[in-house]
Amino acid sequence: MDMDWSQALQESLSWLAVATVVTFIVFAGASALAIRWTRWGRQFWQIAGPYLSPRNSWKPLLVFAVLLVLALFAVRMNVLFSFWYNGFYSALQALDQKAFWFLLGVFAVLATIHVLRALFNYYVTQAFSIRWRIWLTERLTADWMNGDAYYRGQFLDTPVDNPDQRIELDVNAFVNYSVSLSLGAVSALVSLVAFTGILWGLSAPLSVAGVEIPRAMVFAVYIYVIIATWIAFRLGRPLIRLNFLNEKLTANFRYALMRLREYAENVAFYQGSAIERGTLLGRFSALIGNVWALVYRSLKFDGFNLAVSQVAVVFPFILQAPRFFSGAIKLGDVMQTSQAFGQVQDSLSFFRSSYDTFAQYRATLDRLTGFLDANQQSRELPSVTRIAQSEALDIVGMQVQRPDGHHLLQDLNLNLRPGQALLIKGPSGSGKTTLLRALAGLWPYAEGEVHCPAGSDALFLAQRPYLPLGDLRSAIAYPASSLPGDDERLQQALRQVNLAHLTDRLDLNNDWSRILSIGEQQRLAFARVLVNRPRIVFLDESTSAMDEGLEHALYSLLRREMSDSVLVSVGHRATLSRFHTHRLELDGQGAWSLTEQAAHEPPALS
Ligand SMILES: Nc1ncnc2c1ncn2[C@@H]1O[C@H](COP(=O)(O)OP(=O)(O)OP(=O)(O)O)[C@@H](O)[C@H]1O
Repeated sequence: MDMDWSQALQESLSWLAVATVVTFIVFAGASALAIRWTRWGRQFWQIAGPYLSPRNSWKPLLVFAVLLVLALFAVRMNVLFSFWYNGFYSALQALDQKAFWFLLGVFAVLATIHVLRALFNYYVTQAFSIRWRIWLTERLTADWMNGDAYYRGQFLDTPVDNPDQRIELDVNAFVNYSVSLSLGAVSALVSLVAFTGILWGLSAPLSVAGVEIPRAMVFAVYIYVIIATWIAFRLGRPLIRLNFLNEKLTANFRYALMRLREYAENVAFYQGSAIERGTLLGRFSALIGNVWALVYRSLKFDGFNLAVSQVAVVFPFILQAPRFFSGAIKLGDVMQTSQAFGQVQDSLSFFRSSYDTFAQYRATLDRLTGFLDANQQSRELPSVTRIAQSEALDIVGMQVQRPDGHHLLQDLNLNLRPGQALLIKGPSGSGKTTLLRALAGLWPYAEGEVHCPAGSDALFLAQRPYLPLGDLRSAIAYPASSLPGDDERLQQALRQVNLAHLTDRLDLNNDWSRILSIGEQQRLAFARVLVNRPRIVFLDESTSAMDEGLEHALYSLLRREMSDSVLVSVGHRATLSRFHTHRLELDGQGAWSLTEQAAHEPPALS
């Protein structure tokens, strides 16, 4: 088959126009059917719908349409190259110098367009993927934060595992798989049609056992590729499981390494390095065992694939040889047959090799939709009714239970005016921390009404001190963000809590929770209270790592500096009583008793 190169541009444009219209219609139809009728289609739309929907913006869809046209353009370029090969080899065979030089000129044009197309395609694909990834990461992160889902998710019947992996790895994988699978399928199908057409034109009937088979070449290719694909599929199938195991075993090994880093000090004190080394190497050898299994399986799989592609090099030549030597076709036709054969084989192989990619894609979809669903369910978990008021704390008819239904606290009613302070006491496990969780609206096994200041007017200091990543300045101001002009205030607060030695290290970026002792971290939390000046503050054993003198000094400071705020503390020490006007005793079985006492605020010692 020859090509009239002077018509190539015009023909290619009209080919592209027709292919674009057909592809858009078929693609849109297939997508709509998949979204309507398949589980993975629905999951895809749940994750990506808000981004791709024109109601959000037309831009993502338009850019994707450009990507589709670019994929068609690439197929058309391959078709043009295949005709170029035909003409070029025929010119060589005919010793036609004029045609030879003309075709080299054509090649220069084709090659330039090809390079520019490839670069442009790379850029647009990346830009599309990056924007999508940003959008999705922002959406998942916001969804995870919304309604405290990141905390309350633990109370679901089946909490999601590894949200970090879902937000980081799965988002990236989802975007890359979505783009490569959809565009890959489109180019494979269009290529298949285009090159089957070319083979059809080059094909002649073949007589097998006296029966004449028309267009035998085309059927031969399909039969060859389908059989080879089927065998490769059988051989390659175990690779899916082995690859999955590989990821899991790698993650296990990495987690053990990370954990050792996290608990380095404990392990070092226990002199536990021998046990830790055993664990690490045990996990590593499981990983290596699987790597060897992968190697042996790949030897079989790749061996077969290599053999098939070597046969595929000569197979089309063998089929066309009789016609070439009889003079029915030219060298160029033989070369084009070989090229078209390769393209058809590649296109069909796409569907085989995508089988395991698609399995991974579905697993990614499961993990992402599972994450979104879990966040939604976490938000729907019950909690106490929290009603914001500017000062004072009123608790009405509060019930708190354990997840197993055991009553920790029944029908609690309590009112605290500004300046009053409540000390919650009770045996370990009686539900003191859980009561604070319920007051904060975090605990789902609680009912009742809590009227109290909200937002930045309320501050909860949890039992375990928390310092965010970053510099000391942000750690003190947390959860407010610190402004450079705040230095004097932050330093003053540090001095007040006996941390004067930190005043010149505000800008130091360090892992502060590792450097500061627990007692120092607890003092820093007090500085945080002084800086944030909430209307109500909840302290859960916030002085447990301090000696009594320091505890006394800090409580005095708090009561003096924030005499209008409401204070709610949990603590075991009897010495705490003097800083509180009310005392709530829990017995852990539901009963409670409230006593009012005269607060006597002793003068500060320090
Ligand atoms: N997420 C949870 N799932 C199941 N049970 C929980 C959960 N959190 C707390 N509990 C249980 O609820 C009970 C109350 O725990 P809580 O931490 O409130 O006790 P506490 O009075 O603060 O104890 P301590 O004085 O030792 O700090 C305990 O029996 C605890 O095991």
